[in-house]
Amino acid sequence: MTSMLAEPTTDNITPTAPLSADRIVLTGFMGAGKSTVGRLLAAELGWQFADVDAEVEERYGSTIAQMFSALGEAEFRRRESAVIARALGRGNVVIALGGGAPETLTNRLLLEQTTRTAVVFLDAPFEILFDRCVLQEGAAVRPLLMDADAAAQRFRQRAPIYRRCAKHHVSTADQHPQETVTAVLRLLRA
Ligand SMILES: Nc1ncnc2c1ncn2[C@@H]1O[C@H](COP(=O)(O)OP(=O)(O)OP(=O)(O)O)[C@@H](O)[C@H]1O
Ligand SMILES: O=C(O)C1=C[C@@H](O)[C@@H](O)[C@H](O)C1
Ligand SMILES: [Mg+2]
Repeated sequence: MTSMLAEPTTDNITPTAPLSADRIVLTGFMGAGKSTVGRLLAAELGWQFADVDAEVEERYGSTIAQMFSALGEAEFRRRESAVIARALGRGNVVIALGGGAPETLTNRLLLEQTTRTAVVFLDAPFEILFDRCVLQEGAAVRPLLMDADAAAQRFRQRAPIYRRCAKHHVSTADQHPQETVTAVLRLLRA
Protein backbone atom coordinates (compact mmCIF):
# COMPACT_ATOMS: atom_id res chain seq x y z
CA MET A 1 0.00 0.00 0.00
CA THR A 2 1.31 3.44 -0.89
CA SER A 3 1.45 5.97 1.90
CA MET A 4 -0.53 9.19 1.43
CA LEU A 5 1.90 11.02 3.65
CA ALA A 6 4.13 13.50 1.88
CA GLU A 7 7.84 12.89 1.91
CA PRO A 8 9.48 14.92 4.68
CA THR A 9 11.08 18.04 3.22
CA THR A 10 13.71 20.43 4.53
CA ASP A 11 11.83 23.50 3.29
CA ASN A 12 11.33 24.86 6.77
CA ILE A 13 14.95 24.40 7.76
CA THR A 14 17.28 27.30 7.01
CA PRO A 15 20.70 25.80 6.55
CA THR A 16 23.54 27.82 8.00
CA ALA A 17 25.69 28.81 5.08
CA PRO A 18 29.41 28.69 5.81
CA LEU A 19 31.32 31.93 6.12
CA SER A 20 33.91 32.64 3.47
CA ALA A 21 36.22 34.27 6.01
CA ASP A 22 38.37 33.18 8.95
CA ARG A 23 38.47 36.68 10.40
CA ILE A 24 35.78 39.33 10.71
CA VAL A 25 37.11 42.84 11.28
CA LEU A 26 34.74 45.56 12.48
CA THR A 27 35.55 49.14 11.63
CA GLY A 28 33.77 52.47 12.07
CA PHE A 29 33.84 55.59 14.21
CA MET A 30 33.76 55.71 18.01
CA GLY A 31 30.38 54.46 19.21
CA ALA A 32 29.72 52.42 16.07
CA GLY A 33 29.48 49.32 18.23
CA LYS A 34 32.66 47.52 17.17
CA SER A 35 33.36 46.27 20.71
CA THR A 36 29.74 45.53 21.66
CA VAL A 37 28.76 43.87 18.38
CA GLY A 38 32.15 42.15 18.03
CA ARG A 39 31.82 40.40 21.38
CA LEU A 40 28.27 39.20 20.56
CA LEU A 41 29.28 38.08 17.07
CA ALA A 42 32.24 36.09 18.37
CA ALA A 43 30.04 34.40 20.98
CA GLU A 44 27.46 33.50 18.33
CA LEU A 45 30.12 31.99 16.05
CA GLY A 46 32.08 30.36 18.87
CA TRP A 47 35.12 32.37 17.72
CA GLN A 48 37.71 34.32 19.69
CA PHE A 49 37.18 38.02 20.21
CA ALA A 50 40.03 40.55 19.98
CA ASP A 51 39.32 44.14 21.00
CA VAL A 52 42.30 46.12 19.73
CA ASP A 53 41.84 49.00 22.20
CA ALA A 54 41.68 46.59 25.15
CA GLU A 55 44.70 44.64 23.88
CA VAL A 56 46.76 47.84 23.45
CA GLU A 57 45.98 48.80 27.04
CA GLU A 58 46.81 45.32 28.30
CA ARG A 59 50.04 44.94 26.32
CA TYR A 60 51.44 48.37 27.18
CA GLY A 61 50.08 48.55 30.73
CA SER A 62 48.29 51.89 30.59
CA THR A 63 44.99 53.34 29.43
CA ILE A 64 44.58 54.87 25.99
CA ALA A 65 43.87 58.25 27.60
CA GLN A 66 47.19 58.03 29.49
CA MET A 67 49.03 57.07 26.29
CA PHE A 68 47.57 60.05 24.44
CA SER A 69 48.50 62.51 27.18
CA ALA A 70 51.93 61.08 28.08
CA LEU A 71 53.20 59.91 24.67
CA GLY A 72 50.96 61.51 22.06
CA GLU A 73 48.69 60.09 19.37
CA ALA A 74 51.54 59.00 17.06
CA GLU A 75 52.96 56.58 19.64
CA PHE A 76 49.46 55.25 20.34
CA ARG A 77 49.07 54.60 16.58
CA ARG A 78 52.35 52.64 16.48
CA ARG A 79 51.17 50.47 19.35
CA GLU A 80 47.77 50.03 17.74
CA SER A 81 49.40 48.77 14.51
CA ALA A 82 51.51 46.23 16.41
CA VAL A 83 48.40 44.84 18.11
CA ILE A 84 46.42 44.73 14.85
CA ALA A 85 49.22 42.81 13.10
CA ARG A 86 49.22 40.24 15.89
CA ALA A 87 45.41 39.93 15.95
CA LEU A 88 45.30 39.34 12.18
CA GLY A 89 47.63 36.38 12.68
CA ARG A 90 44.86 34.50 14.46
CA GLY A 91 42.09 32.47 12.82
CA ASN A 92 38.41 32.20 13.72
CA VAL A 93 38.54 35.59 15.33
CA VAL A 94 36.33 38.67 15.39
CA ILE A 95 38.47 41.79 15.66
CA ALA A 96 37.09 45.14 16.88
CA LEU A 97 39.42 47.85 15.58
CA GLY A 98 39.88 51.17 17.33
CA GLY A 99 37.93 53.96 15.65
CA GLY A 100 40.98 55.58 14.06
CA ALA A 101 42.83 52.45 12.93
CA PRO A 102 42.06 52.75 9.18
CA GLU A 103 43.64 56.23 9.09
CA THR A 104 47.04 54.53 9.27
CA LEU A 105 48.35 53.21 5.95
CA THR A 106 50.10 50.25 7.60
CA ASN A 107 46.79 49.10 9.04
CA ARG A 108 44.97 49.43 5.73
CA LEU A 109 47.69 47.37 4.02
CA LEU A 110 47.54 44.74 6.76
CA LEU A 111 43.77 44.43 6.29
CA GLU A 112 44.08 44.22 2.50
CA GLN A 113 46.84 41.67 2.54
CA THR A 114 45.48 39.25 5.10
CA THR A 115 43.53 36.66 3.17
CA ARG A 116 40.06 35.40 4.19
CA THR A 117 39.44 38.58 6.16
CA ALA A 118 36.01 40.23 5.94
CA VAL A 119 36.06 43.90 6.87
CA VAL A 120 32.68 45.31 7.92
CA PHE A 121 31.96 49.04 8.32
CA LEU A 122 29.44 49.74 11.10
CA ASP A 123 27.94 53.09 10.22
CA ALA A 124 25.62 55.69 11.77
CA PRO A 125 25.33 59.49 11.75
CA PHE A 126 27.78 61.39 13.97
CA GLU A 127 25.08 62.70 16.33
CA ILE A 128 23.89 59.15 17.11
CA LEU A 129 27.43 57.89 17.66
CA PHE A 130 28.27 60.82 19.91
CA ASP A 131 25.14 60.25 22.02
CA ARG A 132 25.86 56.54 22.33
CA CYS A 133 29.33 57.28 23.66
CA VAL A 134 28.06 59.90 26.11
CA LEU A 135 25.37 57.52 27.38
CA GLN A 136 27.63 54.47 27.61
CA GLU A 137 27.96 53.42 31.24
CA GLY A 138 31.46 52.83 32.55
CA ALA A 139 33.01 53.79 29.21
CA ALA A 140 36.73 54.44 29.08
CA VAL A 141 37.75 58.03 28.30
CA ARG A 142 37.92 58.59 24.54
CA PRO A 143 40.48 61.39 24.16
CA LEU A 144 39.37 62.28 20.64
CA LEU A 145 35.77 62.77 21.72
CA MET A 146 36.52 65.50 24.26
CA ASP A 147 36.18 68.23 21.62
CA ALA A 148 32.89 67.57 19.82
CA ASP A 149 33.64 69.86 16.86
CA ALA A 150 37.05 68.30 16.23
CA ALA A 151 35.48 64.84 16.54
CA ALA A 152 32.81 65.76 13.98
CA GLN A 153 35.57 66.94 11.65
CA ARG A 154 37.42 63.61 12.04
CA PHE A 155 34.16 61.77 11.37
CA ARG A 156 33.75 63.61 8.05
CA GLN A 157 37.37 62.94 7.06
CA ARG A 158 37.19 59.27 7.93
CA ALA A 159 33.87 58.36 6.29
CA PRO A 160 35.41 57.66 2.84
CA ILE A 161 38.32 55.78 4.43
CA TYR A 162 36.00 53.39 6.26
CA ARG A 163 34.05 52.83 3.06
CA ARG A 164 37.18 52.10 1.04
CA CYS A 165 38.70 49.61 3.45
CA ALA A 166 35.48 47.66 4.12
CA LYS A 167 33.77 45.42 1.60
CA HIS A 168 30.62 45.28 3.73
CA HIS A 169 28.54 48.16 5.11
CA VAL A 170 25.93 47.95 7.87
CA SER A 171 23.81 50.91 8.87
CA THR A 172 23.27 50.59 12.63
CA ALA A 173 21.40 53.84 13.36
CA ASP A 174 18.08 52.33 14.34
CA GLN A 175 19.33 48.93 15.44
CA HIS A 176 20.08 47.20 18.71
CA PRO A 177 23.49 45.48 18.88
CA GLN A 178 21.93 42.01 18.41
CA GLU A 179 20.17 43.19 15.25
CA THR A 180 23.51 44.41 13.96
CA VAL A 181 25.00 40.97 14.63
CA THR A 182 22.22 39.39 12.56
CA ALA A 183 22.75 41.92 9.77
CA VAL A 184 26.50 41.24 9.66
CA LEU A 185 26.00 37.47 9.52
CA ARG A 186 23.37 37.82 6.79
CA LEU A 187 25.81 39.83 4.67
CA LEU A 188 28.69 37.44 5.20
CA ARG A 189 26.57 34.38 4.43
CA ALA A 190 25.01 35.86 1.31
N1 LIG B 1 23.14 49.11 17.01
C1 LIG B 1 24.11 49.23 17.87
N2 LIG B 1 25.22 48.57 17.62
C2 LIG B 1 26.22 48.67 18.47
N3 LIG B 1 26.25 49.40 19.59
C3 LIG B 1 25.16 50.09 19.90
C4 LIG B 1 24.05 50.02 19.07
N4 LIG B 1 23.13 50.79 19.62
C5 LIG B 1 23.65 51.30 20.74
N5 LIG B 1 24.89 50.87 20.95
C6 LIG B 1 25.71 51.26 22.10
O1 LIG B 1 26.77 52.16 21.70
C7 LIG B 1 27.76 52.17 22.72
C8 LIG B 1 29.13 52.23 22.10
O2 LIG B 1 29.48 50.97 21.61
P1 LIG B 1 30.99 50.42 21.54
O3 LIG B 1 31.77 50.77 22.75
O4 LIG B 1 30.84 48.97 21.20
O5 LIG B 1 31.56 51.27 20.32
P2 LIG B 1 32.96 51.14 19.60
O6 LIG B 1 32.69 51.17 18.15
O7 LIG B 1 33.71 49.97 20.12
O8 LIG B 1 33.70 52.50 20.02
P3 LIG B 1 35.28 52.81 20.16
O9 LIG B 1 35.80 53.05 18.77
O10 LIG B 1 35.35 54.06 20.96
O11 LIG B 1 35.93 51.65 20.83
C9 LIG B 1 27.49 50.96 23.62
O12 LIG B 1 26.90 51.41 24.83
C10 LIG B 1 26.50 50.15 22.80
O13 LIG B 1 25.64 49.37 23.60
O1 LIG C 1 38.65 57.24 16.83
C1 LIG C 1 39.78 57.17 17.35
O2 LIG C 1 40.80 57.68 16.84
C2 LIG C 1 39.92 56.37 18.58
C3 LIG C 1 38.95 55.47 18.91
C4 LIG C 1 39.05 54.55 20.05
O3 LIG C 1 38.56 53.28 19.68
C5 LIG C 1 40.50 54.44 20.55
O4 LIG C 1 41.27 53.66 19.65
C6 LIG C 1 41.13 55.79 20.72
O5 LIG C 1 40.39 56.47 21.70
C7 LIG C 1 41.15 56.58 19.39
MG1 LIG D 1 35.56 49.73 21.08
